[in-house]
Amino acid sequence: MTDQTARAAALLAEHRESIDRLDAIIVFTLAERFKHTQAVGKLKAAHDLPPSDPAREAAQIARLTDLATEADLDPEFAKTFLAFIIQEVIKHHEQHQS
Ligand SMILES: O=C(O)C(=O)C[C@]1(C(=O)O)C=C[C@@H](O)C=C1
Repeated sequence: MTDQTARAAALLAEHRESIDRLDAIIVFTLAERFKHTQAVGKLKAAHDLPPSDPAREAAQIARLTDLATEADLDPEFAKTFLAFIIQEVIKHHEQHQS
């Protein structure tokens, strides 16, 4: 192994360590978010509120688009990611209501 490939391997390992830590943050953050949305789902079911709230979602998308742009993250990706999460939340809300 040349010095250059050894240096590249060390850099790759460092990046992967950071990626693993960030993936853990994502998992814990999502788990925390779902704890709150489960509580929201129970509240909505108890008070006969609809599972989805399009006005709230529009506000979230607008906010996330600004945040993503500021963070140098593709806003379309941020929107798709939020939509994916909310779709799952709405499924949970519907289960609370059935
Ligand atoms: O805020 C709510 O009313 C929720 O039910 C939570 C949530 C979300 O996951 O952020 C999910 C569904 C709604 O359409 C809007 C937002």
